[in-house]
Amino acid sequence: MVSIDVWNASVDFPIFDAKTRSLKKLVLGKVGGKIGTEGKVPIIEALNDITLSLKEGDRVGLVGHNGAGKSTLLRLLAGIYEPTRGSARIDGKVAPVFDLGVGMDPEISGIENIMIRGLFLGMTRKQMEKRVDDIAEFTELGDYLQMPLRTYSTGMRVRLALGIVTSIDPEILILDEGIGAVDAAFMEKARDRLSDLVRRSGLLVFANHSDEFLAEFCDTAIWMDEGHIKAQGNLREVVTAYKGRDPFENFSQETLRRIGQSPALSTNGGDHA
Ligand SMILES: Nc1ncnc2c1ncn2[C@@H]1O[C@H](COP(=O)(O)OP(=O)(O)OP(=O)(O)O)[C@@H](O)[C@H]1O
Repeated sequence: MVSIDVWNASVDFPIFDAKTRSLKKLVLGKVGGKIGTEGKVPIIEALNDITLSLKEGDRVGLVGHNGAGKSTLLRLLAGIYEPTRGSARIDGKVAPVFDLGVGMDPEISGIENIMIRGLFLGMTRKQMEKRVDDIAEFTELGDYLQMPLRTYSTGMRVRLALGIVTSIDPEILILDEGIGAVDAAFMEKARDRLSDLVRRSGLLVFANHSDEFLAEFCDTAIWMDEGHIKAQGNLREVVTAYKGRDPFENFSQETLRRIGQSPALSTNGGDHA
């Protein structure tokens, strides 16, 4: 069974090259983590006392302002960061997709990159060999797939990366913003593949600002604020609290039904933490 449990976890980043004196003078802005300056080395408290429990079938959207701790939380949930305090337990193989370009080698061909990136995302060589044709067709890159990646345009790289990422069978899928930042026309083509990917995933955590993406792929949400979980629960209620308005208000009845949201937002509150 796939699951992630986090108990009272904090993640600090010590900033060894910062000047404590000037940091002490710093007036904190609206965005960013908390900067502690008590010790000799200033520390950014990116996550503070996080406790959460995710299980198979969960589809969690992660929202919050810049610097609220979303990416740090995703890295903690992926096992990339160890908590500075507290603990985390991850049961299942994690496919972390933080940046579509990560794990790609510019010197090898598109086809070779398909294999390497697939292995990096937890697939076996055999599994990837079976999917190469399908990925190649989706990317529409044709003979370019035999050429080194460095000869590709940015858009071509994105096509390849998206083709690979959407071909895997993840137990735990951790998606950061980047996936939505592709050309709209191509995204339309990738949408079905992305939906299938999410359906195949045991557990999804997805940081995104797009209401459409959140609505399509998630049913619950976590709102991060200054390294804390400010709210957690029903997607629509948490996103409404975060944005100060109901972002799904103007979605058609049909869309709302499809994504499992009721046409009118209930006002009796969710299970906010
Ligand atoms: N490697 C790092 N070293 C130092 N500070 C960091 C590091 N990574 C993140 N931080 C700090 O931790 C806090 C949380 O950052 P994080 O990237 O998790 O936020 P975020 O919610 O993903 O932001 P955004 O929406 O802007 O991507 C910020 O104050 C940031 O400056």
